[in-house]
Amino acid sequence: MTPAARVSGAIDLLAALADQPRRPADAIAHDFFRARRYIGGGDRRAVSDLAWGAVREHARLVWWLRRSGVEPTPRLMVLAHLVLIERRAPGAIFSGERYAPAALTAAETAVAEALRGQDLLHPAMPLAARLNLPEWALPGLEERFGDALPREAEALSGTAPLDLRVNLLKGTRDTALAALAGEGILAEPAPFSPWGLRIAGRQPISSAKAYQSGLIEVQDEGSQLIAAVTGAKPGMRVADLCAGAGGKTLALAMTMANKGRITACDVSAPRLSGAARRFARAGVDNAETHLLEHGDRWAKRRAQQFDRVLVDAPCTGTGTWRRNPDARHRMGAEDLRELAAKQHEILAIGAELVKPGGLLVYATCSLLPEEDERQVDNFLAAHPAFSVLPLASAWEQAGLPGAPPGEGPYLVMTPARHGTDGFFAAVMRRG
Ligand SMILES: C[S@@+](CC[C@H](N)C(=O)[O-])C[C@H]1O[C@@H](n2cnc3c(N)ncnc32)[C@H](O)[C@@H]1O
Repeated sequence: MTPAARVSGAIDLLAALADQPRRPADAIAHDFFRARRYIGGGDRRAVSDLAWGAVREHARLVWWLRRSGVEPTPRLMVLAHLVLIERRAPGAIFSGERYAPAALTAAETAVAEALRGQDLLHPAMPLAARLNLPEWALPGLEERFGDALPREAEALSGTAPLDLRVNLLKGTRDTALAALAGEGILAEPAPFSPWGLRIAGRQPISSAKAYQSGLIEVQDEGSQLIAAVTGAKPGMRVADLCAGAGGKTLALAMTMANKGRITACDVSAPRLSGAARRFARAGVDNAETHLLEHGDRWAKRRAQQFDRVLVDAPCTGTGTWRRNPDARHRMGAEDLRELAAKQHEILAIGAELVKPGGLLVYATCSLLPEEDERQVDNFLAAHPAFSVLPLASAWEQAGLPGAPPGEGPYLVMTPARHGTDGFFAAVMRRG
């Protein structure tokens, strides 16, 4: 593809995202490229990089376009990205020639002129756009980070490393490192997770033998630590109530050395089917799946039967913006309200399942206190049988090495402080 054709591709990809505003961008991109198999690997990366660049800088580019008197469209977003960020002259790209985007109109040329030579950050930009954050999440993130917000916002706008979890059911961290090195993939131990590896840059991990054999799983280190502090041990009865495609179930099965029983529940049948396939690849044979349906009595019939219950709740995903930059603008204040209500409900169901002396772990991949500490406060106020097991104690009781990341009562992982996605987890014990 010519450079101009790549720009055309990026405009088309952004238009596909705009047509399906509630759908995750990676799923849309997957379909987009599948329908255009003629776009080869290098071109695909170039098209994606340009489109994701515009998605990542959404708030700032929109501010600039509106200041120039136009409403953002996919074409204008790409134009603004090229001029403001890549500092390219758009005239030669928007040429109207074969495969290139249509020639700039007079109004678009005026916008490009207005943006030319400008710094991306402007003194008149409001805080949300300056920090590249959506307005709806700003109050919560200010509350979470205070003075550290600019640093964390910058980290949330960055790219994420590739984190792997070594599957101790299949080998050790050293055997995994050696297996990866044998295929030219250089990894290093992750700082906190005893089973974590980190890889900088892009690596074709899914074709690696270590991955195909189930020796490694792709999992952010923060996510690994949520499973770790759950402290699931061999022989226990464990419920993973929002198991999705089973990322944390797999890690729980590993800390249980495949002994005892885990039930992985979810309301999504396709996700649970994905989980079952992953169990097989990872050599996990102590996990079953259960699809939660409307009016399901599964939880009622198992009151107080579980040693560990993990509620990895559906959330706004503010902690995952490095990997899902589109989620900033796909979610809004109304989603936050709805999800907070749902989290409250699921947590109450999870609580019923916990045995006396057992642990309930509430986790999100959001950094908003409304989905995190405030959920825990509300829960504890309504469930006096439960109390917080502080992170340091949960860490020690789970037999994890070294000190936990942070001194507060909860596990709070952030991109700037820990190099992970943003995660929250509270461990609570039923007395
Ligand atoms: C954060 S994701 C789980 C990720 C998963 N635990 C992992 O580690 O890969 C949240 C999950 O909650 C599920 N969910 C939504 N509403 C639910 C409900 N009422 N009960 C149980 N699960 C629910 C969603 O389908 C989604 O898979």
